[in-house]
Amino acid sequence: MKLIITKIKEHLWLFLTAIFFLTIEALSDLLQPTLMSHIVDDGVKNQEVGTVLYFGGIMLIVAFIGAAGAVIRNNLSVRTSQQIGKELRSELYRKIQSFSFENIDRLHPASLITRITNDVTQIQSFVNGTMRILVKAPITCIGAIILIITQTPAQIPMIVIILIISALLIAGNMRFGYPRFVRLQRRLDRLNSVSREFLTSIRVVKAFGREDYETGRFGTAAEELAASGISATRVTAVFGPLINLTVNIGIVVLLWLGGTGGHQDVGKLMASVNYMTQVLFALSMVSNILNTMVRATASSQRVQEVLSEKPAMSEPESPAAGKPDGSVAFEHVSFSYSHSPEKSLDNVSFNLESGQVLGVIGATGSGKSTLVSLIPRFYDATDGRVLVGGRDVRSLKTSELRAAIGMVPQKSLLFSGTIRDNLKWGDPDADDKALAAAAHAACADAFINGFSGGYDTVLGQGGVNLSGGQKQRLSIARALIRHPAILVMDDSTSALDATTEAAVMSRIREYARGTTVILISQRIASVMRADKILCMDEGRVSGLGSHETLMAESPVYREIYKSQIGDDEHARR
Ligand SMILES: Nc1ncnc2c1ncn2[C@@H]1O[C@H](COP(=O)(O)OP(=O)(O)OP(=O)(O)O)[C@@H](O)[C@H]1O
Repeated sequence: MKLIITKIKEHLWLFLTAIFFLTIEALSDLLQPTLMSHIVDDGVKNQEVGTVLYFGGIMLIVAFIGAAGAVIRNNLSVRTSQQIGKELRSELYRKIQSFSFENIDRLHPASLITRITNDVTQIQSFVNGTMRILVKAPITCIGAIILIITQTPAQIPMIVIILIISALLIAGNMRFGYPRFVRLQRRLDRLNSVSREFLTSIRVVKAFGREDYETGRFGTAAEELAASGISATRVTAVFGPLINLTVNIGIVVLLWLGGTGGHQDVGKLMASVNYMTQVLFALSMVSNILNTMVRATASSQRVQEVLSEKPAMSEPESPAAGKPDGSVAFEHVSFSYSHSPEKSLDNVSFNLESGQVLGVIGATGSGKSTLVSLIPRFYDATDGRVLVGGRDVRSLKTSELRAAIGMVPQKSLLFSGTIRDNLKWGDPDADDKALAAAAHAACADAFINGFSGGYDTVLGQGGVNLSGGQKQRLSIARALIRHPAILVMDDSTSALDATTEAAVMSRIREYARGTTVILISQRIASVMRADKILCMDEGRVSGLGSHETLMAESPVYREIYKSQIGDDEHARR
């Protein structure tokens, strides 16, 4: 709630102006029954047409003023709630941009999407509802009750009873509704997460014929969401009509007391009934808006959780000056993912001079990707130090550190847009010549020029209209175009045949002379000619040195060699 109040405070003037017009609207609603009672009791009863016309005219004017107030208030409330929604979404987006991978792993991407979309929408509807109803309802309620009491004082005990019962019902509604709405939001997260996973892996799902399994998973998530929705709305469905029933009984009692008490002023009795109806509407509106408040409170907590999440990595207070060169060193580095007890890296040490090529090899899960993700500070080492350009990465400004690194991730991530747009992610200022040079170095120029649209060929989301090898080559070109001091290639030639891979590597050496290259590969042939080879085994370094040194000293490396190339090849070398 604190978040919503803060947001309303930021738009206090708009909010107060809306409330001013809302008050006009409420007062006009309140005046109508009294004016009507004058028409009946003073005009119709005494057969005075002039009085009927006089009060009828005033009723019309008041109705017009009320309608004008409602139109202006509606506009203001929609504007304010949309504005608040837009601001919250931008703040969330900015905050998420500042997160490290550790924050994102903790909060889960699917949940972050729900928070930016659904949770903010809940807050928006509450702000809109508050400006439309929550303030009007008490004005109408209190005003109508005062008018009933002054016009028919005998009704005071009954009104007190109705109010007490209604207040208890509203409190019950909140008490039982809140936890259910919180659960509902969580289930929505789950559904989003399942749909997202399915849609991003649809090819694998189809390839393995797992449609039924995925449909089952989605069905369970959808069923759980529906069950939560039913459980939450059941509370509203019970309490809402109970409040209506209470006030309706009040109206019946009022009519009964008026009828049996020999009420002389029919107009006043009609006005009292009208006011009771207004109280009924106001109370059911309050109970509705309180339901929205319950959902908005749960949502604002979830939004607040993101906004107050401390980025797991901090920027140095006085960052080291100057661009780092391409040297890289790991000093006794250990690392565990925050939600995992296992060490993914254990006491890793090596150093690499600027311009050297490091090949990294090891079994799947041995920590190769984790190792390179510490260089651009996607994560911080749990123990030990990672140095780039001779300086601890934590002492460098993250934007400068990352500007010095060209990452080619294991999974080629391309964006919807043209090939040119995608390459320009590497350097927004790159001209056509620079794009062509980088594409040539990545052996991507031939297939790009083969497309009728060339560099303006439009790619679908994730580059769906490209082959795996084409995507990898575009990812490489995108990293090369930055002219990075350090180029990290995380198994990013795995979809290329051996000849193309060799051509790519030789062109990269040509294009990126002086660049430090860290090349992760499952294929020993890809790393064999590197200046140094780091052989990883279960998070530890099992060998470091040239191919010959490792063949002599590292049993793990020798085993990989044997399994991929065989003994004879080695003998021939
Ligand atoms: N985001 C993560 N959260 C928790 N554990 C993780 C995460 N990413 C990787 N791990 C774990 O860290 C260890 C090392 O994984 P990593 O991806 O670095 O291995 P790898 O050698 O690159 O594997 P591959 O060759 O299959 O890509 C594995 O045990 C893995 O389960």
